[in-house]
Amino acid sequence: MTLTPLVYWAQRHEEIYLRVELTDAQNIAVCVQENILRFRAQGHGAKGQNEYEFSLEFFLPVKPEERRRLKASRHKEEGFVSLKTGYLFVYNLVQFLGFSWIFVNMTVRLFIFGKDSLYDTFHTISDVMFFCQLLAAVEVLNAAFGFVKTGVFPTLIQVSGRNFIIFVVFGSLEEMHRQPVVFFVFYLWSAIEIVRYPYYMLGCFNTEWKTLTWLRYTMWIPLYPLGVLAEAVAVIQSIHIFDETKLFSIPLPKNIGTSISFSYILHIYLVLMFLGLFINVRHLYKQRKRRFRTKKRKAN
Ligand SMILES: CCCCCCCCCCCCC[C@@H](O)CC(=O)SCCNC(=O)CCNC(=O)[C@H](O)C(C)(C)COP(=O)(O)OP(=O)(O)OC[C@H]1O[C@@H](n2cnc3c(N)ncnc32)[C@H](O)[C@@H]1OP(=O)(O)O
Repeated sequence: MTLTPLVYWAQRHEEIYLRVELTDAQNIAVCVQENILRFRAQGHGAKGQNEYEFSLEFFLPVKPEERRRLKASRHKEEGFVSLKTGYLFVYNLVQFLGFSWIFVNMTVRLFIFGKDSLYDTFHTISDVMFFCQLLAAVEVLNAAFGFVKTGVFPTLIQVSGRNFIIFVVFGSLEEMHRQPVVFFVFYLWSAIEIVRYPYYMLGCFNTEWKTLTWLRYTMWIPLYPLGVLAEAVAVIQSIHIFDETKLFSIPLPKNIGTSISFSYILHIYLVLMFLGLFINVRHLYKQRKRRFRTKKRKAN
């Protein structure tokens, strides 16, 4: 059965503007013959990911020079789409390899060294984790420039939250390096990422693997609260170390007092964390509903 996308029409004296309601449209074929415009493309429309087409008959034939202009702008757009897809694919692949290395390494070490492996996670894993999490800042830009269909704020919360933990709480305090909590935080982060990035990689080619999709939109349900809990434990454990070492404390003029401890910031951060958890869980819940609702409609 042929599916027709929603098409919006606007008109000036000699120009017609058509807006076709499809996202991530690929293999776009538009042609104008005399007074008939034909459109065909694959993309995400009212009936989910599908092939859509329509044709429109105009009152008079379209001028030949306008037909040529239409072709040129289409080629430019297709070039941009394939560049964007290539860039996203490589980005997701690098992250997938990084997080897989982390996850496999930690699992193997857990089997070989048992409980002892919990104490040296930071020394064995942190370099790769630093790299992956720094690189993840790119995801905020991807969202901001509209390269991916996601909100900037949930991504910003996710990336800045994790980077605060890894660079400030773990990175700056040697006393934290040998804490078992590092293991739990890194393991929970990497467990979701080895599913999320391959899901995006397939998405770059408009392909999906149902089990992977289900895992991507379900695993966060236990993992996200557990991840936030592990991060909160790490913050709480670091509070007395920041107090004792006075690291990052803000010096005050002598007549007021000595300094403001960084632990005050950590207390505020703990509150922000649960606010961030609420915002992102709500976001992920909406994404899950949207994803499975579209699938159900498609199946009908
Ligand atoms: C302003 C300063 C604020 C400071 C706040 C401080 C508070 C900090 C609190 C932070 C708490 C963080 C805790 C956290 O660290 C704990 C854990 O992570 S525990 C482990 C479990 N975690 C998770 O499950 C979360 C994993 N992360 C995510 O899912 C994302 O980062 C998130 C932004 C939360 C949601 O992702 P997104 O909105 O992108 O959802 P979708 O996957 O559905 O994507 C939407 C569509 O966009 C396409 N997309 C997205 N990214 C890409 C990409 N890289 N390449 C290709 N395509 C991409 C995707 O395919 C979707 O399209 P479609 O619907 O067509 O499939």
